[in-house]
Amino acid sequence: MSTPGIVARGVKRSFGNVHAVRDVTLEAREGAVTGLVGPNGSGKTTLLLMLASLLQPDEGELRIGGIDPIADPAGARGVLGWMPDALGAWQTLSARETIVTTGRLYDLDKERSAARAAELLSIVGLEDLADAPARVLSRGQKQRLGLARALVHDPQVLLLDEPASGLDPQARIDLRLLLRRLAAEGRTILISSHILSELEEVVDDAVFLIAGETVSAERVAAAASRGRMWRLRLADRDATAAALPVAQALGWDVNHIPIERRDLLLHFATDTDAAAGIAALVRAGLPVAEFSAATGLLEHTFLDLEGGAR
Ligand SMILES: Nc1ncnc2c1ncn2[C@@H]1O[C@H](COP(=O)(O)OP(=O)(O)OP(=O)(O)O)[C@@H](O)[C@H]1O
Repeated sequence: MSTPGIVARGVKRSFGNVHAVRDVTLEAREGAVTGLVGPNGSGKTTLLLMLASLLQPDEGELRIGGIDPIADPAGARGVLGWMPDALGAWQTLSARETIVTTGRLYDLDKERSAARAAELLSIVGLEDLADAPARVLSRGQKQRLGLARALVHDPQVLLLDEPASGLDPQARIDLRLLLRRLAAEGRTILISSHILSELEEVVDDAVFLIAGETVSAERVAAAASRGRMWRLRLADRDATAAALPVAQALGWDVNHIPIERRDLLLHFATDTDAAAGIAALVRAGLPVAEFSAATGLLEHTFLDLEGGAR
């Protein structure tokens, strides 16, 4: 277990008879963003708290940048940045003071803390509110402050619990770019989110957590490769008029092609079948204006796994 990045093996944690984390084994690589995906109550926050050295596991082994957060919580906190899902802000401190104080808690000297606060306020776009008390910040602004706080000591490993929640579209794009940059610099990032379309665009790898257990790579691969819906729109007619010629070109029963608003929904068993399908439509002379997977791969895999777990 000397691998850098994040490692968990056979981790369990219960609260009385609630088995929040039943059996978690995962690795998150250095230089990559790993998504932690799971339904409400599946144990994501409990797992992140253990990784952040803030909660003891009942069983199992953890490593953060090679450090055991159970045996050496102070060492682990030195290398990790933790952003909780809701910022427990110091209400009367300003955003700047919050970052400076956090920096001081991480043993940065006064000048370094002040310089880091200025830099981070700019990175997260809070310069205009730098000297306002944290209690006046909106939810999204508090999220940004939480991110700045997590980054103050320039950690090698980042644990982010729902960082995009409450952020407006521009702030989400900024967050995505920032995470990609931090990963490109060699950091390890583990991020939980419910917004799968957001995760889809930022993660390199994904870990699925269902009912407190990580799902095996084989099950994930099987779920990912299961057939899915594709959205089709023709350039020259609406979905109702498109249904029959599309069914004919594919050799399908028109009654088995659902219509959703402007689009036809086509079910293909594999990506190869989908590719053959679009080739058949084009060969039939149909003007295909849009052909895209109706759900992203993460969302599709998640829904399939969750459906299987019920
Ligand atoms: N301190 C606690 N005491 C008792 N039960 C807890 C405690 N913390 C978490 N739980 C329970 O453990 C389970 C997992 O909770 P956790 O917050 O880890 O899930 P989550 O995946 O983060 O959920 P969400 O997506 O809704 O944030 C839930 O059933 C929750 O009620």
